[in-house]
Amino acid sequence: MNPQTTPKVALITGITGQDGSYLAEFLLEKGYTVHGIKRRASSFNTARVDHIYQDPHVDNARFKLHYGDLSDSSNLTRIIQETQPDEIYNLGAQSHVAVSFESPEYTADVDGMGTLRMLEAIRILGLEKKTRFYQASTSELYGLVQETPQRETTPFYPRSPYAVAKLYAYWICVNYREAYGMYACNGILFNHESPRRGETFVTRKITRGMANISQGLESCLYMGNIDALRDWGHANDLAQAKQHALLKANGYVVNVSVE
Ligand SMILES: C[C@H]1O[C@H](OP(=O)(O)OP(=O)(O)OC[C@H]2O[C@@H](n3cnc4c(=O)[nH]c(N)nc43)[C@H](O)[C@@H]2O)[C@@H](O)[C@@H](O)C1=O
Repeated sequence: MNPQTTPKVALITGITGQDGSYLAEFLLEKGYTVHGIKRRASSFNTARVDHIYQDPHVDNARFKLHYGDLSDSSNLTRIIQETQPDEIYNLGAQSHVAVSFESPEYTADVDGMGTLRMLEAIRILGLEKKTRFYQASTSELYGLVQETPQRETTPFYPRSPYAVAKLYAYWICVNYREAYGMYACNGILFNHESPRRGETFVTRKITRGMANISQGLESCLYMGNIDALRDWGHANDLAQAKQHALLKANGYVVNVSVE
């Protein structure tokens, strides 16, 4: 086959999440073959990607889901070996800041060590020169902000187990780039929302609460810190930013926000 017509192959961790689902749509539209890693659950957990699901028995299926977990290195290594991705987007995470205080060790394992496991798998399989790696870094790294606005050079000051785990992931990505010459980049994304946002995050908590109150199902909505300020990007726009960062940022770090 003419190499120019061979579709690029992407592997996405966290494909069943808000960001993974938008990125999968975006890459499929661009002609990629998209593989995603989903965790096993006894109830259905693929609602955000069901509309793009293709039965693997169909000829030329370009979308495939694999069971896996960021805490399982042999599983990750096997999936990367089987799929031979040109691009990996590491979006899988225990993504909830408040929950990270209740499950700090799990958060460190999945968000921090999980990133190391992916990078090690690429290295062990000898794919350093083929596979580009995008790490979902986060504005939570800035935590107690040291300057406003924040830039790529602003010092980090993480303020939650989630942010500390993501700090490890950020630096191990930098380290693998410098130590092994891998193409690994960090996209520092600020807050982003969509109708696919998880229902325990504040936007969906408010919209669900309002809907329930209007239906007479609840009488009151309890909020946490109502003085917090956040950027408000759309997750679909940021899907494009991720691919742009991976292809154009030459392996470095980019801040992405709408403000
Ligand atoms: C802020 C947040 O922003 C983005 O995430 P999102 O799309 O907005 O958040 P979400 O909760 O909708 O998706 C998280 C996904 O992740 C999966 N997930 C968890 N644990 C493992 C796990 O252990 N293995 C795999 N394969 N997937 C996992 C989990 O099943 C789900 O599909 C990322 O940058 C994210 O990195 C981030 O931190």
